[in-house]
Amino acid sequence: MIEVRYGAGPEKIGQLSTEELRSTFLIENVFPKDEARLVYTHIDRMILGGCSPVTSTVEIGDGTAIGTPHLLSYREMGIANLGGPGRIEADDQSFDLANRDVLYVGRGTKRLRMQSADPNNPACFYMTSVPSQVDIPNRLITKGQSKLLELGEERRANKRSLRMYIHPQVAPSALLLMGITDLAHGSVWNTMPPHLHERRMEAYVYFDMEAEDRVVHLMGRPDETRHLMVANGDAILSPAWSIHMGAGTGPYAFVWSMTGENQEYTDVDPVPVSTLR
Ligand SMILES: O=C(O)C(=O)C[C@H](O)C(=O)CO
Ligand SMILES: [Zn+2]
Repeated sequence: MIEVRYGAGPEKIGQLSTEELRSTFLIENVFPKDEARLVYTHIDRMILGGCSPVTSTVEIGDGTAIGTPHLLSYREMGIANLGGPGRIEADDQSFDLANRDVLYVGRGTKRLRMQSADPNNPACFYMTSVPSQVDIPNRLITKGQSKLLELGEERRANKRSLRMYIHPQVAPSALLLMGITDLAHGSVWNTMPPHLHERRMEAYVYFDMEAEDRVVHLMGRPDETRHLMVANGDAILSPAWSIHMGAGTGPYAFVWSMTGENQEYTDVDPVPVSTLR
């Protein structure tokens, strides 16, 4: 089973009700217990999803829903562990992932089996996958191996640590980029200043939030913004025409994934906050 989201163009944004906006751009509860949830978006054909294997092993790999022998027959995937220690078996290879480790899974992998080391502290696997036409070996990228960027300012409440995992300078891929951003204690704003990247789409999943907190995620064209109220474990889809930024009512972190024409992280057009409407 795979859900399909068709996305919407920028001209639609002013006409969507809250529920329509949410069902188009928000994916709630990405981490079901003991089963995988996968969503296929026609925004650059990214597949994203997750699972929290608590008492049983979760297996994915069948490609029936997308018309290929296996899910990754013509795709690559990044899997971030956002929970306790876990193991991923990719065909005959086995990888142990600690919290905030990421596994790159190359095209052609037939079967992925995901499990937790301890049901009392389950792993939480977040996956994003995009089409690929090259064979790149599977590879574990630990938090320590990621490329760290310290961003923002405490006085602007947007201090944060951005870690690049699937990125040309860290671990190569065909067209997937993936990283994790952690907000500093007391900071609330992510992705400041906001930006657009005409040549790439992006997806965020917010995690490490308390149940009662929300991230007020801002999206839309800079001259016509909308907001999505986002809970722990919810993902948002950001088409190339949309800004993506947010502020939390409590601590949070997020995984960002991108695909499109290039892997140039700096190929962005910053949008001055003062111009947002
Ligand atoms: O806090 C940030 O800034 C981000 O994490 C930004 C994302 O990485 C992004 O939007 C990349 O285009
Ligand atoms: Zn971005």
